[in-house]
Amino acid sequence: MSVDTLRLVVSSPDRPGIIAAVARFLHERGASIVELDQYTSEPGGGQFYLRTEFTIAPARRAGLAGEFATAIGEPFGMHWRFTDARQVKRIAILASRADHCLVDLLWRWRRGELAADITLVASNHPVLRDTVTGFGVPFHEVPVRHGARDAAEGTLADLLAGQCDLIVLARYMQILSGGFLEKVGVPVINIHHSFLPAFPGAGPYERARQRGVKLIGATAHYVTAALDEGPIIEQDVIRTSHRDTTATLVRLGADVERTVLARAVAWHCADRLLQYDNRVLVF
Ligand SMILES: Nc1nc2c(c(=O)[nH]1)N[C@@H](CN(C=O)c1ccc(C(=O)N[C@@H](CCC(=O)O)C(=O)O)cc1)CN2
Repeated sequence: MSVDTLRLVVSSPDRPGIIAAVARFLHERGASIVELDQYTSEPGGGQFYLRTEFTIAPARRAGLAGEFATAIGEPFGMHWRFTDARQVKRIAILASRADHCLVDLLWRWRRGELAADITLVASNHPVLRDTVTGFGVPFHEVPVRHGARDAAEGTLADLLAGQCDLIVLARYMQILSGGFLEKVGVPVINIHHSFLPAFPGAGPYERARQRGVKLIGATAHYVTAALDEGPIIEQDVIRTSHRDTTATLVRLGADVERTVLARAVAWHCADRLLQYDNRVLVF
């Protein structure tokens, strides 16, 4: 029998019986729960979060969302969304000159390891054009000229409109305005090349070397108007020593950056990330 795989993500004020109510609702419609994870910020109070993935016969899907709203969502004061695992998210990637994070995502996508559709790549430099078109992905150069940032952001926003469900900054080295983020209206994930909150901003590897750190790292986070202060999705580190030059740190860090970004993007595309306050739950 063919089945559809759906995901349900829920947040609500915590109270007893939420999991039972959701499970019963799905069971009554012949659904089979494949995964279910939940978190309560303060047991007995606070916020309740749940993510479940389930299979259901196509014929039983009709009216599911409306029935859930009436039976569960509204009575429990929930925010919720249903997504279909087959409807992959469209990703637009922004990059500048560095290619390691960009190529890593393109390579994983071409191998079928990234359940998403990369619809376009835009860069403020031309250097990555041949690399991107070699993967069969449209490339758009949108230069950011000194004193003309607003114009560049306008061009970029127009290019991205309706083309993506997620924007990934793969070492894109331009700070985006709050107005741009509001205009594009989709989540933006950035890979910062340090273990935040250490070394935000430009040139973290040089500053790490000057500080004599024994670990360097990378941080994938949702982008907000405040540079490198968005909710952290994933991080990782690698050991370094006094023998490592800045060039060595850049090379060592590149492997950490691309694996951290790939995990964050894959989790977002699988609806495994829930934001609350300035934090991210990873289910
Ligand atoms: N609103 C946001 N925009 C961007 C973020 C963010 O968190 N919020 N992350 C950056 C990426 N980034 C670090 O990860 C970063 C990029 C650029 C700079 C910077 O100082 N850029 C200079 C120009 C540098 C250049 O032209 O080479 C600038 O914009 O004046 C710091 C950190 C991406 N955008």
